[in-house]
Amino acid sequence: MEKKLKGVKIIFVVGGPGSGKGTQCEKIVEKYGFTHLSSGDLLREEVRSGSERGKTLSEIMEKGELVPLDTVLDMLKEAILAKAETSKGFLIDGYPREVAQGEAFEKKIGSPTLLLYIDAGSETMVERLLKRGETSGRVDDNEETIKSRLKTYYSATEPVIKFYEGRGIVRRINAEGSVESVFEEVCTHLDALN
Ligand SMILES: Nc1ncnc2c1ncn2[C@@H]1O[C@H](COP(=O)(O)OP(=O)(O)O)[C@@H](O)[C@H]1O
Ligand SMILES: Nc1ncnc2c1ncn2[C@H]1C[C@H](O)[C@@H](COP(=O)(O)OP(=O)(O)O)O1
Ligand SMILES: [Mg+2]
Repeated sequence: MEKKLKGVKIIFVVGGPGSGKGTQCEKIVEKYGFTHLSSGDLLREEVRSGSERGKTLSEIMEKGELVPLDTVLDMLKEAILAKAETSKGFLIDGYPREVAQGEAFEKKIGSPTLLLYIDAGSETMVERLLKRGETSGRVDDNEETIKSRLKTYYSATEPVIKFYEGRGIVRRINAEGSVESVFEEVCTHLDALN
């Protein structure tokens, strides 16, 4: 795996629910041509397939909790392998959501080049998620699940940022502004990569 990914950038995109990870990733793909892999999207695909495993995953997501580490890692690994030889870089959106996921990823896949920390306050995130919930059809975009997702974020995911800060790869983005202004900040960090 490490050989296959030589010279390929791995960018973790971490932030709370509704902070704008997916939105920024779409814009990054457009401008930089990276491959976007969202752990949430991969899980929702499995749910849509109607498999038994999908049903179990959906129940966990509806509670705002994290699905088992191995499930997400296997899905990501498969998706990365499929594009390893043609991709310039991978945006790993929504992963790691706990320190153990970061450690497992590095052991089985490789080390991140950069971590984009998409940082918005909880009020902003709740507001955006409730608005998204009007049309998203997602089982987790409702008031009760949002509360639980925020709790999960602050307890399990925020420590991930601390974990990588020591390595000097964390770039904090103020995600309170408009999509365009947030993207400008993202670009300064991505431009500095080359
Ligand atoms: N900078 C922003 N300002 C206002 N709304 C935003 C911004 N970024 C994202 N949104 C909206 O907030 C919601 C959550 O964004 P999304 O990219 O899905 O976040 P995440 O993937 O982090 O949950 C979406 O409805 C999106 O259109
Ligand atoms: N890396 C991961 N580990 C465990 N569970 C994950 C996961 N990524 C996603 N999930 C599960 C739990 C999340 O509450 C749910 C939705 O994830 P998501 O689509 O990344 O949310 P969002 O983009 O709104 O932050 O899926
Ligand atoms: Mg998302």
